[in-house]
Amino acid sequence: MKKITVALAGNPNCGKTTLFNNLTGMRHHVGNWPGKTVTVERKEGKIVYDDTILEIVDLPGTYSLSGRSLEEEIAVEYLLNEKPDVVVNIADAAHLERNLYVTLQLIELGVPMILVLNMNRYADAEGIVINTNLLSEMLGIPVVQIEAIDETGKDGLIREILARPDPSRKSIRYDHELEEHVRQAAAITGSRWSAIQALIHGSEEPEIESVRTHLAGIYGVQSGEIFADQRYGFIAGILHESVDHMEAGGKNQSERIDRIVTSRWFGFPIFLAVMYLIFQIVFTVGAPIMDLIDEGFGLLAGFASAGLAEIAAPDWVASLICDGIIGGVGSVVVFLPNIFLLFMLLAILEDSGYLARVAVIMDRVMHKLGLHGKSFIPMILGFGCSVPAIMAARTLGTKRERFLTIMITPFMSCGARLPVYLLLVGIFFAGWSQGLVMFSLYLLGILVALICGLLLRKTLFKGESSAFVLEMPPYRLPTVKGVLIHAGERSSEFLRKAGVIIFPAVLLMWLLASLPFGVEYASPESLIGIAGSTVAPVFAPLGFGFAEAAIAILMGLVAKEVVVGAFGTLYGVGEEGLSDVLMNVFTPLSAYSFMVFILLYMPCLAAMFTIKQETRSWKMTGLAAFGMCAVAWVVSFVVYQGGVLLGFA
Ligand SMILES: Nc1nc2c(ncn2[C@@H]2O[C@H](COP(=O)(O)OP(=O)(O)OP(=O)(O)O)[C@@H](O)[C@H]2O)c(=O)[nH]1
Ligand SMILES: [Mg+2]
Repeated sequence: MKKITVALAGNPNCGKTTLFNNLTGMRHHVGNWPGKTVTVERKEGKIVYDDTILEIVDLPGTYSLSGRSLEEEIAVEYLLNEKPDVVVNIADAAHLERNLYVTLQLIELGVPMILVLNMNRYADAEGIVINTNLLSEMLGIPVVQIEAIDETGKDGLIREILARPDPSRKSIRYDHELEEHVRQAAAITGSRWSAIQALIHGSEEPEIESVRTHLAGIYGVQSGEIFADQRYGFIAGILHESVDHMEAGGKNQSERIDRIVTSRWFGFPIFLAVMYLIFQIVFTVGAPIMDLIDEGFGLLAGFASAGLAEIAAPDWVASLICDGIIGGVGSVVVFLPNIFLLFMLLAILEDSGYLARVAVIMDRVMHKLGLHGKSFIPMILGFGCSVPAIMAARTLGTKRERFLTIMITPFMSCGARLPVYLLLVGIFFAGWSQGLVMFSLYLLGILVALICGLLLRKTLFKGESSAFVLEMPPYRLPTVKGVLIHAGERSSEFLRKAGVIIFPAVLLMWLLASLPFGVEYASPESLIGIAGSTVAPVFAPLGFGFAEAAIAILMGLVAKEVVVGAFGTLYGVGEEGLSDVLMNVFTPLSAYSFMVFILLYMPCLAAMFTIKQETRSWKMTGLAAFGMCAVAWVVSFVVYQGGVLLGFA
């Protein structure tokens, strides 16, 4: 069988990963903000057509290929060293001027390529009419129009890929002077591309350096700017020929929305309202479905214990199945509907483009703290799961900003902590205050993150905060399919964790609660009882100095879902029974303090592992682990003791 390697390249946020997923059937991260695909590992997928294997590589998005950012280096290195058979250059049809810049550079690189116009519907809505034949002729490469989210144009694109296009024979016409020097440099470096790179970034060849000085003298600006100007001039010429721009109503709708949504006065309140709404929905809409599942597990437990009694199973088997497994795993799975809702709402935020606005809104506050609004995108993603959120910090250009963001992102309350709140808030708070209490926890997470960020900035990560471009992608209506896939993926990940992590953790706890032989289940004499009561005094000043809470916290180090599972297993009851038991050991104040601790202490092992991977530093990882536990203790202490002083106890 033949094999064709295909690289997807283009601007950030133009739909590369969407096309990648569409072609390969894989499910990589898609969302409406630039810079999602940034990983250093390559994203590859395969598909087979007739007798050909297409090996598709999703490259990080770049605005140019000549700069020196990490993404650009990855992309250029790949194109030059691995020499893919076909480069599929995706461009946002509604923003061709900016997108064609990379196209021109790919042409200069001399790669075999196809220009793929995506988001044509948005271009249509803005009255942009593109003459693709003319565009193709002027650029010297095939041009295909697609919609990456559905099947539109897909067959045509695959046909072009299978036909193996040649590199364009056209080249950008620089003006006389520049063209002459490019040729002169190319004779030294060996290719037009490397000549231009050398002229822009400098070189060790004295001859090229003298050309650079010469050019700077003639044009009065640095050579990078000369090339950029002339390329944009060339693009303007192409667009003038091949694109008609008619006036249409849809134009600038995003700008009109932004005038309110990101305005100085309304921006922040709108953001708060959106968040509040999300948690209210997660709570109220999820509740009835949650009860239903809980009843299901109740029935299951009843069924199981009746069945086990029937076959005269030994007591320990009955205890293992009912207390351990059904109690533990069941108490977590119950929260699946809420988790699904949360992920769905976060996906809508991300896909609509609102998330990118939040960064802009928060930038004002964060700048005052010496932080950057762009950090806020990973932080909000952290409401879903810390692992991808920590990785998303790669969009921060400098190491200092990146590390800083990584350190504070785990304070964002991830989806796995939600069950703890749902359980305790459901028991200790009533009516409208439930959403408010949850909301307060999420806000507290943000607040603590900002304060810690400020402290880190003043100590470990001293220095100027760097400037980033905060880009605002146009608003888009999220597709039902996209949102469901997003939420479905993450929910099934949650379920998978219930199997892979929570199940064994729960088994272990059950075992520790049953040993040594003959002790009463989970009694103070059992192994887990001993461990719990040893640690518990540490938490006494926070209001929850009893063994079960300590055990739940310890187990939560593995994964936060286990916290609720631990209560389920230790008390050996379903969610219903759990509320009666917990009512006796917590007060509303100590429950709140407990939630604060769960919110802030060290994230799960997977997140810690990711921190280690991303920072490549044990020092940072250790600091994160220890620092977060310390912060959690202090804040919970303040909350609890403050509450006691105010008479809430
Ligand atoms: N309506 C519509 N939306 C699209 C289309 N293609 C992509 N999108 C949306 O555009 C946004 C960006 O898509 P991605 O595939 O994540 O973009 P990307 O080029 O991989 O972005 P980076 O990895 O950040 O460089 C997402 O919200 C997609 O749902 C399309 O053909 N039509
Ligand atoms: Mg991508």
